[in-house]
Amino acid sequence: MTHFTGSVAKPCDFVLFGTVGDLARRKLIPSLYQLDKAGLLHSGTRIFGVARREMSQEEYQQVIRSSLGEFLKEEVDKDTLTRLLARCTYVAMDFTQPEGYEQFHALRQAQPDNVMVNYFATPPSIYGVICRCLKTAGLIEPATRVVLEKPIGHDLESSRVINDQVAEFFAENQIYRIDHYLGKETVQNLVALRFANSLFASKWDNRTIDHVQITVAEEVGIEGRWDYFDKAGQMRDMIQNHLLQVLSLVAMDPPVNLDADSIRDEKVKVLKSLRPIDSNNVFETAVRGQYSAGFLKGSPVPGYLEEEGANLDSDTETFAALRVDIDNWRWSGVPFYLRTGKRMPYKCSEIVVHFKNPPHNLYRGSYRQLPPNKLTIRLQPHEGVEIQMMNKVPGLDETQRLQTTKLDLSFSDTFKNERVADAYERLLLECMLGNQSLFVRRDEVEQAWKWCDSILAAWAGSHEPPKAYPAGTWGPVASVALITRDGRSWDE
Ligand SMILES: NC(=O)C1=CN([C@@H]2O[C@H](COP(=O)(O)OP(=O)(O)OC[C@H]3O[C@@H](n4cnc5c(N)ncnc54)[C@H](OP(=O)(O)O)[C@@H]3O)[C@@H](O)[C@H]2O)C=CC1
Ligand SMILES: O=C1O[C@H](COP(=O)(O)O)[C@@H](O)[C@H](O)[C@H]1O
Repeated sequence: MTHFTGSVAKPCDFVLFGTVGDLARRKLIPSLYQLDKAGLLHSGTRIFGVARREMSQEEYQQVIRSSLGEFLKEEVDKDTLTRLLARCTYVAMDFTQPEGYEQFHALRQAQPDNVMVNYFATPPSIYGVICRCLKTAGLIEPATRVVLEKPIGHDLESSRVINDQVAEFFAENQIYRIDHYLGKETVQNLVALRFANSLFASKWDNRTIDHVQITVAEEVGIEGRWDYFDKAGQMRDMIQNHLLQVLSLVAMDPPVNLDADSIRDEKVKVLKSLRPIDSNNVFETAVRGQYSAGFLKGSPVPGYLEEEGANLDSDTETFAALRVDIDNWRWSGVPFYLRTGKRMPYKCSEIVVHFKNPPHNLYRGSYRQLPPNKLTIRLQPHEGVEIQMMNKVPGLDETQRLQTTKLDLSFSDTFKNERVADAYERLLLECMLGNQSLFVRRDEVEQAWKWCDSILAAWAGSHEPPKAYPAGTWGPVASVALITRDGRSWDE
């Protein structure tokens, strides 16, 4: 067993709805394995894998083995696997039919005090019916939890419908809405970086910061997910959730403590302060793009409209860049530039905080303008924190020569003996522990939809198709214009 320093949750009955689906096989089963390996699952915790198809227990065990074989990034430890398999039971049922849920009464009788954590790795359209069936079967107690995968709806109205359906049976403190970016180590470190270092705490506003850039570049295309992605687009798939969550953590005021609601209260205030983008300002503040055929790392890749299952008329965006203004005291006059896209040159998620120049330039003989200090928070890959600063080059020269240098804190070098857990490991552990701080509250989801809906409506109303960019590039030229118009440029 590897060492652990975390808390072990009380015994749970973890019910994995959609246990043979892509998400379960790719992420959830490997994460449960890692938690078991780290000794973070209580010996009394049981896992019930649920899906529609008929399967024997042996066949289900084979699903678990093959998921680990395919998606675990290390060799499978035999003892952990034996322990994990012993916890797992497969239950076949149609989630939409109440009868199937009766099976849980007998299953739960053996350990009736286990907290039931229901993870919905299913289409969101059936979240409501699953909740209703759980209720009808008498399976909801005050401690019972539900974990909802994204996307919660495709706009404000549909997200309200889903949230209402779930709220009919579960109180907000029983609902855990996943945004896997919140489970990433580096995203959690943002809070530590900001609030455990006075160096940054006192410099985090419009007096010192010029602007902030948040880039989430993906190398992947849509990976056979045309049906899902074409209805979503990059705005719904990435900005409405991951990028706005990251932005909220960068921009929020200090929470009174680290409790779930204290943090979420501050995040939602940021979302409420976002200046609306609508038909009046969409052309200056938002650019959408769609990849055409191009090259990635030297190999040809198809365009979005040539992907498997593509509809040739699609004007779904695979890239979006936005200038976001936060209309509050702290951030007035500090734009946040967001950009995210599929089929960009390489995978890279980072936040770059650009500081203002000193009020007076003593080095104007050499520098008409001093290069700015920059704080780069590398979310993935090569996780770490970097500060760009000016230094004097050693030497006896008559005029002082300066050079931009970097203080680079690489997590892999600094925390050599620590394994970086996958985001889902952290999130599964937290929902078993009953800690909601890394989950998204209803008002956050809805506020984010409200803001995104306005942009989507403005794009739809403009009747302008997304701008093409060749796969393997940083997006359409218009996204460069978006920032150069303000006298700034994207960090490459
Ligand atoms: N895949 C991913 O990487 C990500 C997925 N998500 C979200 O996670 C959720 C699941 O996605 P994904 O795993 O890709 O989906 P899949 O379609 O691959 O899997 C869905 C699962 O749900 C089961 N299922 C669906 N309807 C029923 C039903 N009526 N009764 C019983 N079982 C049912 C299926 O079982 P069976 O095959 O037996 O019918 C299957 O196990 C979605 O909300 C998605 O948006 C979010 C982020 C990433
Ligand atoms: O939720 C999603 O996230 C992934 C990107 O996640 P990452 O952890 O690899 O950065 C994205 O590819 C997918 O389209 C989206 O649904």
